[in-house]
Amino acid sequence: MSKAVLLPRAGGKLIAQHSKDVSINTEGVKKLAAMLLEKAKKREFFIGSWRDHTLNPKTSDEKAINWIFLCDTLNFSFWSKDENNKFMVRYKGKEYTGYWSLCAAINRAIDEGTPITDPNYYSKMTMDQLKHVMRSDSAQQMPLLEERLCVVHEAGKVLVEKYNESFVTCLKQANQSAQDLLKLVVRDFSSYRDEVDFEGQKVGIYKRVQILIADIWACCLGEGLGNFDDIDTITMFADYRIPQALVYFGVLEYSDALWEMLKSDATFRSGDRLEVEIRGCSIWATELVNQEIQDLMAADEACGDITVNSILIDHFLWDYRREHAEEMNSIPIHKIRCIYY
Ligand SMILES: Nc1nc2c(c(CN[C@H]3C=C[C@H](O)[C@@H]3O)cn2[C@@H]2O[C@H](COP(=O)(O)O)[C@@H](O)[C@H]2O)c(=O)[nH]1
Repeated sequence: MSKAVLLPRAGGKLIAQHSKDVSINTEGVKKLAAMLLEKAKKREFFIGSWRDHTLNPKTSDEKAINWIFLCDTLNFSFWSKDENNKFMVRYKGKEYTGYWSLCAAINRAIDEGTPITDPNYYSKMTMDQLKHVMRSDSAQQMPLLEERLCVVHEAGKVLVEKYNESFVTCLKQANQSAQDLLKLVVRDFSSYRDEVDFEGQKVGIYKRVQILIADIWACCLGEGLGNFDDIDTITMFADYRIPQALVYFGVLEYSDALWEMLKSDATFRSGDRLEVEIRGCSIWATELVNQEIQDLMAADEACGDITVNSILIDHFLWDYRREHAEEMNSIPIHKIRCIYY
């Protein structure tokens, strides 16, 4: 009988309680929460911010849902060994790197008439076709192309054979439950099974499946296909950028040994204790920030109809990190090659 898997929130709490090289600073949590609440009051971050991004879909239809599913199936490992030589896609006159280079490559393929979001196409895609879609406008090509071909083959095959060629079928089966959708995706799409062992306990970090659900929710403005009764149970998405922001804001603190390892540009192995502590503490720290904001809002009637949850806090921190890359990049990321984030 397989051991029960702890979901991200409970798993993040367990990891934070036993973490040795990563700690959460309560003062930092309070300060960040106060700052975010002020920004939320000025609507500097809210569910609509997602659509503000040029490359994101602007509709809430089946086309948008299948675009998001393909994008989040491939949403991992964009970092380069050499920060000055990154995979880059030039699209409509603008240069995109990192996560946005993936979106630009997908949109470029759509403009060129490639049915890239059709699971009948990507379930049988050849490596040459993938290389053409992901062709770079810099000297660096997209990392992990072999792994990317495998994950789209699997995802496409499952959608065609089990879900009527559309992720909308999965959505409808989940019946507006984010947690049921999470379980369905982790059960049927193995590349989303982002699970770690921590002190004898299996923990689902589940970064890509949670960002998939959150992107659908945000794209649909929480309505129609994106209407989930339990969306607030989704945690932040444990990638390699939010830890940078949490350290920057004094919420996460690293041991000297971990700092040394990060500064030495070492490559971590997926499942390493240090990696798990960074990811798990990021989840729990964001939950604590969210809880602090909820407590502040409960005591402040001016907060009326403001919605804040871990998803919106994550999106704000991720966008903020990008807008302040210069300052933030003084905080090293943990480098891992894997298909989970
Ligand atoms: N925690 C978290 N991780 C996120 C995202 C996104 C894209 N979402 C944005 C799109 C619309 C919304 O407004 C979101 O702002 C990508 N990633 C991860 O980041 C890493 C790449 O980073 P960089 O090198 O800077 O491109 C990589 O692991 C990728 O998987 C997020 O939102 N949260």
